[in-house]
Amino acid sequence: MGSEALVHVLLVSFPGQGHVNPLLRLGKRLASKGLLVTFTTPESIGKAMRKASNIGEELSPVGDGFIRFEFFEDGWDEDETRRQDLDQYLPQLEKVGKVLIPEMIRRNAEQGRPISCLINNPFIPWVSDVADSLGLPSAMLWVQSCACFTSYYYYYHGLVPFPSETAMEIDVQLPCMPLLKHDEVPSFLYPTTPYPFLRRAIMGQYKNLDKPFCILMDTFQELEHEIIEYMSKISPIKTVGPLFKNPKAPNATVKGDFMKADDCVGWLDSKPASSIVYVSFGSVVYLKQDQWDEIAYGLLNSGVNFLWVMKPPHKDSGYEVLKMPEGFLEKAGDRGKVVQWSPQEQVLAHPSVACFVTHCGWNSTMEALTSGMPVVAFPQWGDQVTDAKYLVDVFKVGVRMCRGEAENKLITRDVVEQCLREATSGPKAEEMKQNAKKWSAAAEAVVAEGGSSDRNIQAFVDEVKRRSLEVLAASGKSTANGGADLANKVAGNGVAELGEPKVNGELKVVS
Ligand SMILES: O=c1cc(-c2ccc(O)cc2)oc2cc(O[C@@H]3O[C@H](CO)[C@@H](O)[C@H](O)[C@H]3O)cc(O)c12
Ligand SMILES: O=c1ccn([C@@H]2O[C@H](COP(=O)(O)OP(=O)(O)O)[C@@H](O)[C@H]2O)c(=O)[nH]1
Repeated sequence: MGSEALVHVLLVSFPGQGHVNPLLRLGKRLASKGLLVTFTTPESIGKAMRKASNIGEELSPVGDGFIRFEFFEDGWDEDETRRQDLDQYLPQLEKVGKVLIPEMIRRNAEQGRPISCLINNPFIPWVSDVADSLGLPSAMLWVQSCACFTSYYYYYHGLVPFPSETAMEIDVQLPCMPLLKHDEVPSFLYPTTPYPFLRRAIMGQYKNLDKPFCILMDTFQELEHEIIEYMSKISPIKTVGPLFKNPKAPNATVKGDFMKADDCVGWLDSKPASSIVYVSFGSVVYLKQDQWDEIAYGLLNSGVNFLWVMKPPHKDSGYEVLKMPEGFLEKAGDRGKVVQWSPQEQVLAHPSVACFVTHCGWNSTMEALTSGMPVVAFPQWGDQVTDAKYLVDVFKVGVRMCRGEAENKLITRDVVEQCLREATSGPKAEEMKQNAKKWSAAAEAVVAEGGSSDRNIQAFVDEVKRRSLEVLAASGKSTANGGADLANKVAGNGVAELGEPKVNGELKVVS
């Protein structure tokens, strides 16, 4: 079957690594079920993705379908520093996206690939407005846990008291969730958060929550059973995680890394089973030098092997470039390896790795659980503090190393060493490993054919197909020229476009 005959969905991503990864993984899952998927995000990131990963101009086959990429200009110069300021960048993305995404949709229709559905991730809620204005259905991929989704939902609607300026230290009880201590609530909701722009970015999504016909989530039934059931009654959520498992297309090589991963698999291979601690704080968190030093000494003193990701800070982030303590690399010798970016999925699946010191971003959390990997939780902000609570107290696969940036406490080398020992040897380590394996097995089962996440993806694909017929029917013509009809509709009003007399005289329709 040619790709032209497939139902076509457009995925629009916020240009952050923690957003691109899950949306691209969703794209691969949808493609493997026989859809044509176009993935788009601003060209600033498109450029990095093309350089770091194997994505080209052409269509990549994935399972029964295909995935392709198109990028759009965000209207700013390549070296514009305002991209680091979300309060400026998000409105800019909205302004240009509202023009360029409809143009992209029209171009695709003209080329015989009419788009039937738009899917976005948080921070760019206007994508649903674009869909609405074109008479297209839209869906949203929530890229955090259902527990965090619920916390933000209750905050947005003012359903329970959250920490406030007058009552900073109140705990929060939400239905079907453990009591969250004041510092376990997603930290963008604290009155004192240094990132109010991230709270605004998330709340923007809630303002538009009635627009998408479906909210897909990268979590799964067993993992957050009660809260998923509860929220399903309030919101049209469908769990489709863990998205990074795709049993129908396990060999699909399309990836969305912004940086080329350093080669470290050979080094992992050379080490004994369960002997390495993997340390990474994701793509955005950046620690202070004194904390970095304590972690370095903790790693040295604990005697473990380690693979440590030390990513360079973004040039406009204002962060100082971190340094390893004097003599650290020499002392570590072949016991340790430091990289700028790792192939994390492969690392977490490697038998030499014993545990993961993580900032508890939701992608890292899902990847660890699905790989059967115990964690040492080192959350900093946002959903990370809530994820850490769940990893330690609910999923029972983790040791807690800190409570978050808001605590403003230096975690000393002794604490680091103690946590590493606890997570790698002795009864607690064994218990966590068993629990992690249980989650990994549950994750395999939900994505396998007939599992809950697989069924939800299939139901979503079926619904998109059903709605695509409606979209074509609404355009009033047969499916054969549906593409051209949509092209006209997207142009604003088809007549206006044709109404412009063309200079070359080919088309002179004046209404
Ligand atoms: O691209 C991003 C840029 C920024 C940012 C931009 C400017 C700043 O001064 C501080 C942060 O925050 C981000 C936060 C993000 O949150 C991350 O988003 C994941 C998915 O929601 C969570 O699970 C993780 O815990 C969380 O770190 C993701 C980003 O791409 C960004
Ligand atoms: O060295 C690294 C560090 C991170 N990641 C990936 O980057 C994403 C980070 O997302 P997460 O939600 O964990 O954190 P964020 O970067 O958004 O804070 C995850 O998919 C990781 O697998 C990676 O591939 N290599």
